[in-house]
Amino acid sequence: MARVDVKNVSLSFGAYRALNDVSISFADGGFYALLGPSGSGKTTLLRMIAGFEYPDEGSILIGGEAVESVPVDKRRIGMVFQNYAIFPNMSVAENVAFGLRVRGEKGAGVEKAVSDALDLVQLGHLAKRRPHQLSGGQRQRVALARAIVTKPRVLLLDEPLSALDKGLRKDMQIELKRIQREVGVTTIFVTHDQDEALSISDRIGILKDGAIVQEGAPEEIYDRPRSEFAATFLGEANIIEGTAEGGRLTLENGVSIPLPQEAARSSGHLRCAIRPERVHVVPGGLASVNLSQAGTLTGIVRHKLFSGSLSTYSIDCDGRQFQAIVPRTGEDDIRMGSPVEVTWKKEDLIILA
Ligand SMILES: Nc1ncnc2c1ncn2[C@@H]1O[C@H](COP(=O)(O)OP(=O)(O)OP(=O)(O)O)[C@@H](O)[C@H]1O
Repeated sequence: MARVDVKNVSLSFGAYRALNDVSISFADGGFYALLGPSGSGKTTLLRMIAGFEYPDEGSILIGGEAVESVPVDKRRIGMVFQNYAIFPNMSVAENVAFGLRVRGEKGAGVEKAVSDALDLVQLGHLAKRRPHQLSGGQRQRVALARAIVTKPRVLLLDEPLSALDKGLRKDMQIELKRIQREVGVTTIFVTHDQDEALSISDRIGILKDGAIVQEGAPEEIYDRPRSEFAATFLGEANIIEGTAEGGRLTLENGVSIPLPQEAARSSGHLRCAIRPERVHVVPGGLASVNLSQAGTLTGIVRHKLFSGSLSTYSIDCDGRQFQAIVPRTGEDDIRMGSPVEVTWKKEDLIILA
């Protein structure tokens, strides 16, 4: 196991800058998700850590040592990709043993390592099967067992679950997390699925246009996104903007709302976000809120999206669509086309860069 440090790394393909001065550290034993839209550079960063790409500038350190001159097969890295590439003509056990045999290992040691790895992914009973006799989830477990049997220092996973259907994918997320905990290997997981990143990882790095825009624990990024991009890429957000002065924000329509303590001294133009689940909807506009402690806008209910235990309302506040998530128990008096007030605690306003 080892930590990985990416230091000021840039890489261009021709005139296209795929990675732009990326710095991020992956702590020893941590489970990291790299999240970002298509083309943001996630796979390129992973391939660079693996040794398939070389930085034009900057360096990669594994276990504190620069690895520029270390080839792929000497970096002691395990990899699992979306198309898992397990060998169809070999049994499950032979597939898992492959990496050890390539290294010239033989005998009882190999058998023991293979059987331990298969037990870990709960496939011990299918050791003799061929890949075509396995489900997608089982094949993905074989790929995982094959990656960890060599006791890598770092495990790189590139969208390993994206070929699985939704139910199986959820099960495998839980499995993957369990396996990672048991093995304790530093793991870097590439995904473009926000929910997957939130539920699976200890920390998330968000990439946009080849740069890390924010890095932190899932709760930290969700509760304190620093930019509109991070706020809207990881979850839903209502964005409002206005002019700050004296601890309040005046919106374009003249409405004034209180700023949270951290922004009490801000002045000038500010952009802010509010999570829809932090917004309360008060039918009829009869909110008895303390206007120095809560933000309030008036609006008309336009749409409702019912999703079982919750409904998402879209409320038109002077032409601005505000989203509010309301639990089933609190929505009896919210009617389509009727006036409402939307309110939130001032601390729930997130200040964006
Ligand atoms: N070998 C290459 N030659 C030229 N351009 C490349 C090469 N590899 C990647 N790119 C470009 O670099 C950018 C980043 O690609 P990358 O695969 O890292 O993105 P990604 O975030 O993993 O996207 P996705 O989620 O679609 O897999 C893309 O615009 C891609 O077209």
